[in-house]
Amino acid sequence: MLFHVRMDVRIPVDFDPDRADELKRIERERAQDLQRQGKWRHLWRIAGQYSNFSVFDVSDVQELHDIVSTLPLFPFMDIEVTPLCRHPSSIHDDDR
Ligand SMILES: O=C(O)C[C@H]1C=CC(=O)O1
Repeated sequence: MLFHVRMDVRIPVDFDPDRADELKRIERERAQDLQRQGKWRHLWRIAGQYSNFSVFDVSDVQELHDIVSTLPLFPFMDIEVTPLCRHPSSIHDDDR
């Protein structure tokens, strides 16, 4: 199943900067590992914001929840999930 996910990262201004950098480093490793596994299919920065648009390819909504809720930056994210299904006019065979 494909899910469009918007993540808005909101780290408090008084949060320890070294700890924030460490969380971002671990988050990057996790995000890249999930991309290599094919589960995090797209990752786009929203221009001008500390936010991303992502597409996840997972077996069900429980797997999506398990992934996003264990991301290191999850405590600092607002997350919006939109389920996707195949568009009848799509020419891409992997849109499912
Ligand atoms: O930077 C972000 O958008 C938040 C998060 C998502 C992937 C990653 O490396 O960090």
